[in-house]
Amino acid sequence: MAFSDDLRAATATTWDAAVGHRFVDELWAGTVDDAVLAQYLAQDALFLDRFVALLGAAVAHADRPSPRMAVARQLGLVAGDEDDYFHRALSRLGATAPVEPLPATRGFLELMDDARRSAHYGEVLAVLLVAEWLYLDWASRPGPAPEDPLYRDWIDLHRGPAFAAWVDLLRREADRVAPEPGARDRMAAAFTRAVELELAFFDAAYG
Ligand SMILES: Cc1ncc(CO)c(N)n1
Repeated sequence: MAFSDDLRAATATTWDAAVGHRFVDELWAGTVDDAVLAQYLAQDALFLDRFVALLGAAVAHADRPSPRMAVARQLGLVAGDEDDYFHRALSRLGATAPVEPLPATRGFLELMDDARRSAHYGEVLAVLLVAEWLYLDWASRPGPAPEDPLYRDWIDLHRGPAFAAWVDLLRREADRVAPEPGARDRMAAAFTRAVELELAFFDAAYG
């Protein structure tokens, strides 16, 4: 089994609890309470800022030109289409005021700051991989998405062939660099922490 498969298998209980979370069920049903969705998206806007910085670290520390360009391309989408979604969604929900990070968000910001400052490509990849793969997983449920763009666009940002190819690239990169000396342990620790934080992040939307 590839290193990424091992990590996912080792975190399966928490991973599955996140992917099967009440928030995801309600997202697919188009029935998330507006206050819950506003809380989630306002916190995720804080997440997104540091996520862009983390993608920048992957651009800076990639050890080969081809993955560097692929990450840079994705960074452009996050800073473009995804950021646009946040502006639309938060203004529709009337949630444009600045917010303080909740504990799960703070945990994520710290994890991303640590990975970025480590300047260790493998550790950066491990956090990116969880954030994107776990989102691909919940967003790839079969069945129709709600028609309301508030829901549909958020789902569409995390599914489809292009997003799946991006996750695949992160997996291949993580598997490629894991055998480097000392990489496995720090990648496993970052991956495991990120999965825990994904679950806590969904919980936190319900206050
Ligand atoms: C908390 C969280 N994890 C992952 C993603 C997708 O990268 C996101 N937008 N927010």
